[in-house]
Amino acid sequence: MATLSATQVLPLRPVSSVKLRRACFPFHSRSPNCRFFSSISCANQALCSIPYLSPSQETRTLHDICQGFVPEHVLQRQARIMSQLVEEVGYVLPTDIQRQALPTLFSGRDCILHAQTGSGKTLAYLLLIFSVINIQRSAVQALIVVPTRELGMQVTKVARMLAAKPMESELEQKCCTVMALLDGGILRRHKSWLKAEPPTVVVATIGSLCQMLEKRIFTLESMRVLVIDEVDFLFNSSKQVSSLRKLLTSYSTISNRHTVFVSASIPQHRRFVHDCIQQKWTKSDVVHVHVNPIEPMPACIHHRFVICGKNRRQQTLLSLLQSDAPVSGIIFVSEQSEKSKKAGNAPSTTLLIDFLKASYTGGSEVLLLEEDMNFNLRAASLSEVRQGSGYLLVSTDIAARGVDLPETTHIYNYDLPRTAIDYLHRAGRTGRKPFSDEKCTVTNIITPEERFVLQRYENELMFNCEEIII
Ligand SMILES: Nc1ncnc2c1ncn2[C@@H]1O[C@H](COP(=O)(O)OP(=O)(O)OP(=O)(O)O)[C@@H](O)[C@H]1O
Repeated sequence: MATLSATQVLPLRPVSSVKLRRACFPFHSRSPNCRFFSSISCANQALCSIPYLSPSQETRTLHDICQGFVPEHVLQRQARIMSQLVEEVGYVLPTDIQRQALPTLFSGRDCILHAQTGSGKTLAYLLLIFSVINIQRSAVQALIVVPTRELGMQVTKVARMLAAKPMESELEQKCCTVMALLDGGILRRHKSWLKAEPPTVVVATIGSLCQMLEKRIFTLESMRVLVIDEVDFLFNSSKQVSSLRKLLTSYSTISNRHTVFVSASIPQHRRFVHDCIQQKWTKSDVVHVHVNPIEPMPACIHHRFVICGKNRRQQTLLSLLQSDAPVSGIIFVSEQSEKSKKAGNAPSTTLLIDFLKASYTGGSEVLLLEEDMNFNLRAASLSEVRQGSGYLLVSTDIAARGVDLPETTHIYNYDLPRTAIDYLHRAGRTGRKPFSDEKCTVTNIITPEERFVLQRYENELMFNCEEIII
């Protein structure tokens, strides 16, 4: 496949120094006129430009962009999946990241996909995978690494929907197989299956994957696409970073694979691009596709805060729930500290669930999701959430990354997140319908002392939080 330069991917306009500064330092300046600008940076040319999109590019469908790259039956299936979300049957519009990134991905360049939460990054990299794999070959050809079992199950489900057997007339054709190798659920039959008939696509958490690779249950010799989802989280995780580095440099090499890094947050992204090249995690012509750099969070989210004393938080939350009456919402609570565990205290999640079950009379079912639950209970909670007609999910940050519950309209930060990046991902569990104008809210319950922390997040992420009095 021909290699295109970033300037060929999209026609570019010269950038003024102000725009250049905004695109490079997205957290420091803001102009409402720049909402829809994106940047494509080509690392080795130190290029950072604002693409000009002609009207004809704006109206291209996903089918138009993918035709000739992705098999027709996958495109039809994708159209049918998406048509459940957008009413139009058959032709679906791409989201900004899909429109910007797919031509670059199909050109064969390594890519860093950097776009808001809920912007459709998953479909972008899955379409790349389906454009590259050869289903006649029995080998692992694509690997998607995710940080949690929950996200892994979600990605596997979408990949399987796209990969499902082609139309009846083509039933005799082999179909693409997708295997999930996720912490907490690898069975003996997974190992035999991997040895006997390797799947085409593997979705894995890094711990389980490296165990399999170390035991030589399978190899990555035939891998053509490597996707690292939530890449900043994985590089930041002391438990996962050394395995990730090993995967990138020892278990496979950049020349044989197409590498794609994905996240809604890549702090110091220019430094990260530099590291990718220096450390040989990607080829030197890696492209950074950064959509909407000056607005890191979806515009449909309304941010609010309410100040109360620490011992009034449960009552405050209850009053908020009674006045908002959310059909589907997530309440984020901090993980219990080791010190509190040792002291034998009950976790805040349990205390809050008990309180809500006793006092909240809204129609939605109250469910719990946290690290300390066993994997089956975690899966059961999420599947109840997905099947039910409304939910109130009390969760730790385990649900903050990647989890896609598009019906969620309300987020409550019962405890303030530890960093601005955590705020961005928690808030991003709402506003996940790319073409919808539905207003969603994030409400922070804070103490007077925490007001300045929230103010810092507002500055870093460039949003305004409105005070409400209840
Ligand atoms: N072209 C499209 N048209 C309509 N809906 C879409 C389109 N692409 C993706 N979606 C839907 O948008 C939602 C969010 O997509 P996805 O989970 O890929 O977001 P993301 O960018 O990976 O977010 P995060 O950074 O939070 O992981 C999903 O419900 C998905 O089905």
